[in-house]
Amino acid sequence: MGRRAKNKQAPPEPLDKKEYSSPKKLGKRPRVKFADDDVNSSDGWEDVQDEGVIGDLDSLLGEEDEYVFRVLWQIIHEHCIPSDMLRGPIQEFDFGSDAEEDEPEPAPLLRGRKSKQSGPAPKVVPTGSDDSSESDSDDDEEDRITIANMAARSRALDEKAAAEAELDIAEQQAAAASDDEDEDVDMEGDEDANGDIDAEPFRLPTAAEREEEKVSVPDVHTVQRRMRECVRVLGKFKRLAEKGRSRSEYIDQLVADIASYYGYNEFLAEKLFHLFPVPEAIEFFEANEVPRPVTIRTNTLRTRRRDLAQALVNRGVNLEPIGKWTNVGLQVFESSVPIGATPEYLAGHYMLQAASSFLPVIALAPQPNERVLDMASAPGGKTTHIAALLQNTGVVFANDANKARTKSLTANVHRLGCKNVVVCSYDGREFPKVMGGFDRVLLDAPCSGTGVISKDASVKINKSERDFTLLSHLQKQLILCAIDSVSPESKTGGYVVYSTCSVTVDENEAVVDYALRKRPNVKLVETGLEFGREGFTRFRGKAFNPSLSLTRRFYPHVHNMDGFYVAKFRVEKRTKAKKAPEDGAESKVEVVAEDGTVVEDKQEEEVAFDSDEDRPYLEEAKRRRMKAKGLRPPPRTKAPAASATVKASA
Ligand SMILES: C[S@@+](CC[C@H](N)C(=O)[O-])C[C@H]1O[C@@H](n2cnc3c(N)ncnc32)[C@H](O)[C@@H]1O
Repeated sequence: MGRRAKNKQAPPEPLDKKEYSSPKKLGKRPRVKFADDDVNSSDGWEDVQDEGVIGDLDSLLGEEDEYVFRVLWQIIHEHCIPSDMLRGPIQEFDFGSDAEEDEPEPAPLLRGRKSKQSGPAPKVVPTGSDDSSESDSDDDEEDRITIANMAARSRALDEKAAAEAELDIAEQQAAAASDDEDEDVDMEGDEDANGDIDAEPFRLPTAAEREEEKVSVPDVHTVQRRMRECVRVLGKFKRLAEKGRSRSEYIDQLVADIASYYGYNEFLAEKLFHLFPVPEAIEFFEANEVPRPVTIRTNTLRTRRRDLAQALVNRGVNLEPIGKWTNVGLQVFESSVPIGATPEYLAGHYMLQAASSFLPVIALAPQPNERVLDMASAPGGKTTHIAALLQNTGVVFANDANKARTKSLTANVHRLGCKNVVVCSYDGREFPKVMGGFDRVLLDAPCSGTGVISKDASVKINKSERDFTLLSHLQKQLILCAIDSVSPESKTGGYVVYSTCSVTVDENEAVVDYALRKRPNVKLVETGLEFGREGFTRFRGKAFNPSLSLTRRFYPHVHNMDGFYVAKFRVEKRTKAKKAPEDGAESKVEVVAEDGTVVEDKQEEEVAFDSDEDRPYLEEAKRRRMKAKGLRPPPRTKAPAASATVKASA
């Protein structure tokens, strides 16, 4: 156990490769240096061919610095949901941001990142103001990266990375061939040369022992060892399991230990655990303990990436382009100035933005002169990106239900010089009544934030089953409204992108699958993102539309990004033919999708939601809302209400 995510915003692997890295590669960070005179060369920045990885930044960071960085980073980055949001009226929900900034907040003085593993002895990357540069000067000459030599060095490093990746694959294959299913488990001396356990044999605690442990404080080493052992046994169950003990007993113990070791409630630990094969689940939980790389997005309305990079390098910031998949992203490794308060920041030359947040906008691919709706937009990381891609043409309606949050949205819109943005504050479920006919709609939905646990550890303990039910319900309502707000007749568009910074299936595939069932005039299309895991088409007994494989999942331990999900829909025309009602029969509307599929839709033009299963929760929420307003709520109903359909605008 004990892996870390690479902190280099790694170039993603193609889909057909195994997508999580081997343990020994985790935790590496590149060291980047720019000499001021070198930066004057403009080569290599606008269309980055490849990204230089120089040295190992791990070795450069002191523990204290890493801690300071982590704390500061958490201060400037909120995630999607404050803990109490599910308990208030829907319109008053404050889901927070998904790792984008609000106002220029206390800015981080970037020095390093926290890491649970010890690395090589710390070195210091010289910056303009850093005296320690002298001692390294000889090496520096050799290692010095200039804009001019960057392309060649990057190529060499790419080749090295490719060779390492091949080695990893070979190692994995060798491990598989030798039937060593436990390659991911570091036994740390528990095994002898034959691979047999030479320490005391592992025994799963009995039910009574587990109960006993619940009231005492479990010893961390015992828990650690037990996790390793459970993973090992689950990998070779027939051979290693104790007689009479079932697989689910080992899983229960492992989940309980994960919960106590990493500090999750058991419900969430179990929910997240089941997303992955057993050893990979540990990697996921481990990656949530490590901060993601600090990244910024160049605002192309104000500057070019190479000019921004040069300006920041001149201020003592060590950075490099993020990856081939974006030509606006920069990863910041170290800075002697607060990165959220530089003159360039204040002048709107960049947005402090998690790399994962670029993805939905890349998938949306807005075209100049289009009308775009950003349905849940505060604090505006994606809105301002959309505005930039539109090159300040067309119009972006930046909506957010939380009025207070539209202040930071407006501030960002102004700071970044977006002139094509209209800020508004409606409940997203009021669209398309408020306005429709958009060329594209982005629904970056309010979510549980299970993808951004490294930024907000409170998610580990404050999410319950009920929260996921309510969120999924809201997301399903919003997605139908997003779809209905798009004009299928758009000449250039006709797309909806749905995204969350959560990794749970309830908030992602289940929502998208629901939309496909409820709106036969939409279909999933390629996101255009060149990496990311395929969305689930089956999950724990549930089967989703096979086209869900077109959606994309992003994980901290695989992509060294926040956990994220992106789906892209194409909206087609709906043709309606009213059936003549038979005597006394209800009037029905036939919806005919372009491919000729006929579907009955009783709900006609209303955006409606089939909420049988959620009815008790909704009723409770309504009761609480009334109580909060000083009104007496109606008595609780026992039997299901006659009409369980909740109108979206209700
Ligand atoms: C994930 S955050 C959006 C982050 C934003 N897209 C960005 O890139 O900066 C989700 C947002 O949804 C908003 N929200 C919550 N419920 C909503 C609703 N019913 N309608 C519209 N917005 C809602 C929250 O206030 C929150 O700002």
